[in-house]
Amino acid sequence: MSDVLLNIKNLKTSFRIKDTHYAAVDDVSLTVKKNEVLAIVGESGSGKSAFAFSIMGLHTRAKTEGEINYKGNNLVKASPNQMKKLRGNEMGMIFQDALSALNPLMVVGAQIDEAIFLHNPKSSKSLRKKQVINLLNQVGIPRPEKTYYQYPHELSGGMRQRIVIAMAISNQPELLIADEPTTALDVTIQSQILDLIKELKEKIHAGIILITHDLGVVAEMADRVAVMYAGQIVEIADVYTLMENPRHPYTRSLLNSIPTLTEVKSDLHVIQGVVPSLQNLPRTGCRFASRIPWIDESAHETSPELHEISPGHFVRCTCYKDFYFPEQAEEEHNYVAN
Ligand SMILES: Nc1ncnc2c1ncn2[C@@H]1O[C@H](COP(=O)(O)OP(=O)(O)OP(=O)(O)O)[C@@H](O)[C@H]1O
Repeated sequence: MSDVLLNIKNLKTSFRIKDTHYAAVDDVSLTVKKNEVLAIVGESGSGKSAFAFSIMGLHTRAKTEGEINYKGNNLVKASPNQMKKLRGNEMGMIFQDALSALNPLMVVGAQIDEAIFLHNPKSSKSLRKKQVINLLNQVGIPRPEKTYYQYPHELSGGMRQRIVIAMAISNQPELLIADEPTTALDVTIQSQILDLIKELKEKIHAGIILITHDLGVVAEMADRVAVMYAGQIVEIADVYTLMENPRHPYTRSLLNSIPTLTEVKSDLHVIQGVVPSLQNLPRTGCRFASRIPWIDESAHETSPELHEISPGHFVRCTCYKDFYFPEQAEEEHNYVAN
């Protein structure tokens, strides 16, 4: 039996702005295996959440094309009802913004209870209560019996995030998408939550998509990493290869902007410019080209593709061959200064 849980092919998600559709996710193809953590990294606005929402069928006004193959079904074609059955059951999502993911008018215990009941309508109330308390314990809530009866506004941001996580894992999903799950949490709670996600992977062999800005979390958690820029995957590899031998200039710049304790750098590298807005995304050529203006145009492909440069290591656009670091970072610095 194949260990591929999710097989995404040429996924494109577009938002309509005025009369035009703009793709926030453009031609994304990747797989997620059982028992693996695939991290998705990239700057704000690169399309990570739009990608996650497409998998969960949560976009209400976007056009989604391509294939999201899950257990023999293409979820792009699934009905809202089919998606509703999968969501919260086989597929869980931890949202970035805990407050908006919770109902302000319901005590949190009842919200987790509802998530269990929705997919297990025959379960008894007393059993569900035990399950909720157990989940609250698992996510590190100190007095679960009391917290059960509290409203979201009575809890701190970190506590609310843990409630959202408890809801997402309440039915032991086979696929879990965690969109910046620990951003609002302090480091001790962060490591508890990450351990919990790891446990889910190990115990039920869940496939996990972990969206994060934190490359330290990536190094600790991920089996493979996909780097997203301007709606596209620009590099994908196993975590070791990606960290040790990044090839796309964007990945290299991202990694080079992390401070280290062992290396003294006078200046941290900053990637000049920002991810272009949806309406201003270049639709042809290498999308990163405008941020590395010292690389000659001829080094970029007209229609950049993902090239497998070693087994399992894919890089978009052949411009990586002309990118040398850090010498060119200096050139970049001079270029900007002039
Ligand atoms: N509902 C929407 N309508 C129009 N544009 C949208 C919508 N949702 C997202 N976008 C645009 O799509 C692009 C990708 O946004 P997305 O939220 O997926 O980025 P992200 O990488 O998840 O960023 P962050 O790390 O800040 O969450 C951005 O340009 C954003 O403005």
